[in-house]
Amino acid sequence: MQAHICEPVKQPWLYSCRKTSATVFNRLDIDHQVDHGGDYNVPKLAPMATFFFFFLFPLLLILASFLFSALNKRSGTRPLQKPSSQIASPPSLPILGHFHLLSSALPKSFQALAHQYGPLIRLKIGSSEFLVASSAALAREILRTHDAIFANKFVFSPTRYNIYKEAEFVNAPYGTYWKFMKRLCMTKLFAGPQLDRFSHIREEEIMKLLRSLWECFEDGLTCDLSTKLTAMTNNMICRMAMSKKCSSDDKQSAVIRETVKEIVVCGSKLSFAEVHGPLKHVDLFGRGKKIKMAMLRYDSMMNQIIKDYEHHGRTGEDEEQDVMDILLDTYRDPTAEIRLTMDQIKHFFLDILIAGVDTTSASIQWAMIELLNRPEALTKLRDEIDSVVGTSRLVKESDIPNLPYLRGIVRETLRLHTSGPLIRRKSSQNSQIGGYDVKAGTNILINAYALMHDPDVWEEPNEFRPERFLKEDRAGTELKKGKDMNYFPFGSGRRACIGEAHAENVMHTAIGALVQCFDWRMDVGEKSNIKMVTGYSGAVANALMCSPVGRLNPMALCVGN
Ligand code: HEM
Repeated sequence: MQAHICEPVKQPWLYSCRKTSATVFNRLDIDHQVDHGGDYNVPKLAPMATFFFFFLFPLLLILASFLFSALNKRSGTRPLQKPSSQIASPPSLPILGHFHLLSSALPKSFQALAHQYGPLIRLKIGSSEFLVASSAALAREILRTHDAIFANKFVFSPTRYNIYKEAEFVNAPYGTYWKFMKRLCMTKLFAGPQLDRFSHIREEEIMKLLRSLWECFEDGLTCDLSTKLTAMTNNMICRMAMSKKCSSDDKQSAVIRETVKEIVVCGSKLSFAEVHGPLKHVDLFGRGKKIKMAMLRYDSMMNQIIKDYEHHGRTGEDEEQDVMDILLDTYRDPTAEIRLTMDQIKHFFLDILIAGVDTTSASIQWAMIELLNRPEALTKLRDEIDSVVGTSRLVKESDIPNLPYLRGIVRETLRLHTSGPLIRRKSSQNSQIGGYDVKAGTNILINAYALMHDPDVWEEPNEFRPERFLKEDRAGTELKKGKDMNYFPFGSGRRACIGEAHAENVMHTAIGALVQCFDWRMDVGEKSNIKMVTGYSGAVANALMCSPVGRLNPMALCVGN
């Protein structure tokens, strides 16, 4: 008697029966022997049984294997993944975890660890554990392939001092409120026609900056360009957000700035130990109390502003709507998909002020630092502006498509000195990254800084070379095709920045105008002093002190012709 020959293949539930018919036949044959007195050699089969054994059974078997393989594909059965405990992790200390391996410039520390331990590492700081991803392939998995699973953010800041509980937008869970607000931002608040309607605000604020720099020049003074640029980006957002209260005289915007700055500065002074570590539940240095006090001040200021808006009312349909008008209309609308709360509105303004003011200002500061250190790049940019725009009017937003070198400077600045170097995510369900199982609730940081400085993708990655983007600019889509996961200064996927279009408009026109109207001098000592700020942002650590030398008087130039 022939043995039953079935050998297991990869899927344990499917067996490849090489001699299926014969085996079945032999088995049935045994049954047959029982029935017919043990004749082993000549099986006698009825015509129906012949049909079943030779045609129907093999056919059913083939159909079954097709069905199995289709179900297999549908249920997304994957090859077995490695457990996350196998992800590389440097040696750690009790209580502190990996704290001792991190310097004050976190993106650089993570980059150095990735060189040593690979693109995916597991780190622990105090009680917080997170994964750091530092390759384009991993970034693509997290931000594109499984974007919906990783659309939550883990919170890397001291939320317990926030007086508006559960009202945040930037850190909001990926749910109904966040989706509603994101749609509002992308369709109404910071996009398309609304952004165009605000263009006069951007022009006026740039002109105000140029005027004050011209005064510095006439008085022969050195100026703090950092503070002036931050005042400009703050006024722009305050006026776009609350034009009826924040006018061009800057008073209300300056008060808002001071309060928000105090919240940000106190928050950034909190150490890891105070946010994630053993001091998490104790306000040892009183910084938490200061944050709360500043937030209460912000709250009463916003209450007054909202009261004034409601009292003032809208004068007519043609009246220019600002962000506050749109949000208050949504708040009052009984048919709105979501009933906004006042706390959500107040927190939204806080979010855009924190996310949009210093980031845009720091990016312009970095561009200026690079240009002041590279006179040949500054001359090349000025020649381009002079030949395209001329010397009788100021550079404006509609010139941007005709100024490829200026665009190269902006792109290169955002690559080399990104103000969002670490992208935060949290998995909402069990998933996989880089062949490892990742449980729901895992905290993830994507080191955008490392990807934008990857020597395999960017030649001389630490050098400022705007030219590297000129070829791609001409080719149009090359960057998107090849390097998209090595270049995302505004993040990527569902949680990407809402202010990209605004920030890019401001960066191009402000840098263009600063170079068009002035020559610049900076102390040699200043150059070597320039560092990244501590923590996880990529801002400039020290104020940019420099002397503007007048070239074209901005007040004598026409705007907009
Ligand atoms: C050069 C300037 C700017 C840079 C480099 C920048 C960068 C970023 C980055 C990297 C993120 C995280 C994206 C992600 O997680 O995938 C982000 C998010 C965000 N940014 Fe910006 N940003 C800038 C300006 C602005 C401005 C002007 C605004 C407001 C008008 C703004 C508002 C926001 C908001 C609200 C989010 C959170 C979006 C969400 O969670 O859905 N940003 N930004």
